[in-house]
Amino acid sequence: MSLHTSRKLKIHQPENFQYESIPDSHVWDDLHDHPSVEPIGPDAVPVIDLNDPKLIEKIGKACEEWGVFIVSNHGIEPEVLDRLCSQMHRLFALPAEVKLKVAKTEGHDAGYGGFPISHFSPKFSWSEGFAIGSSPVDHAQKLWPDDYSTFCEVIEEYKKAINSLGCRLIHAMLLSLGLSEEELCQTPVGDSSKLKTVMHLNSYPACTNPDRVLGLPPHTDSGCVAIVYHNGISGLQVLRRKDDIAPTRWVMVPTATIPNTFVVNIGDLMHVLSNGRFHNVLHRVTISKTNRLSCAYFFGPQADVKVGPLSKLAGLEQRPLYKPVTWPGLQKMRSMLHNKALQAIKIDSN
Ligand SMILES: C=C1C[C@]23C[C@@]1(O)CC[C@H]2[C@@]12CCC[C@@](C)(C(=O)O1)[C@H]2[C@@H]3C(=O)O
Ligand SMILES: O=C(O)CCC(=O)C(=O)O
Ligand SMILES: [Fe+2]
Repeated sequence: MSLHTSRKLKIHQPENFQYESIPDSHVWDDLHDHPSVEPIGPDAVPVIDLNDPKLIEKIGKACEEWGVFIVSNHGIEPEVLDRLCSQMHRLFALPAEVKLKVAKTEGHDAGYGGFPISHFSPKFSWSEGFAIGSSPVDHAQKLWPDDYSTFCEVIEEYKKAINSLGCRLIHAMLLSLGLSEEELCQTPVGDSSKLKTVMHLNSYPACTNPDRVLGLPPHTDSGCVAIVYHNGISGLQVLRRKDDIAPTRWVMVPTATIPNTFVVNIGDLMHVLSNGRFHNVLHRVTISKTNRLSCAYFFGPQADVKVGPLSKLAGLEQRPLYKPVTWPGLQKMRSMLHNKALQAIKIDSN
């Protein structure tokens, strides 16, 4: 594969990861725009125990103040996660030419390669991705013609578990906004049978010079909620804006020290739905000297459903801040306007 082709697809050739010195194409100049800090004291990322009697209140506070939290006591069996992790190892360990058999093609979300945000990046990310849409079967058959069923079974098992966790979390978030059980079913994401989900597997290879590269550039997720499984290696950072405590800083999400947890991110559509109350967190992934694997599971409304501020939140006292938009509509706007997309659907205050 020529470098030109790989640049066009924004696929990061795995052999690059073997380099002793990092190619200029992967060196980021603005990595230290803000200091990176540890998650302690007022910068401690909230940890939410799903069995907490004050769950609703705590989830609401975390979504408003942080837009990210760690969820513990989620009820998903560790074996399910171990099986997912070993299939991710198996996938990313395949030779480049095999993975390229399932490379993403124009207009299709699923497959191996880069991700939409990489088209805005001046540099390559130190990562590989694999997106799974409604079914992994077609791609798995191409990757492992003689044994594709194990991969598919593990993915389906994980999807079932994570879908149910996602529904519990979205439910709690909507209740925290003051909706009744009946009202939340009427929202674009309150009915679990009407959600669209996408699973994105990420591999961040170890790097000899991790301070010069980035696994994923700063971004917000476009959907409502993303639940991130990780293999216990740190790397994810969230931006905290200047406040009374400190200047703007990147806070490391403590994935290494709190085992058996998921990270939950609030995305753009949840920010819109909550009429700006929930914070769509800006985050990035840094690299270390250890391989990191993660699986981000994105929840949003079905493609044709428009999301606007909940009428209960955008009433007489608080005007609606955004015009309604569909998930693909917002993704299209992001592909043109990058991080100015939400600005484009903002309702003018004049
Ligand atoms: C549903 C999706 C969310 C995502 C685009 C995608 O179709 C699959 C990849 C996802 C991802 C992962 C890395 C960051 C991100 C912004 C990107 O470019 O690709 C997200 C996308 C998103 O949130 O829109
Ligand atoms: O790898 C991670 O921890 C986060 C991944 C992420 O932000 C994404 O896939 O959108
Ligand atoms: Fe993300």
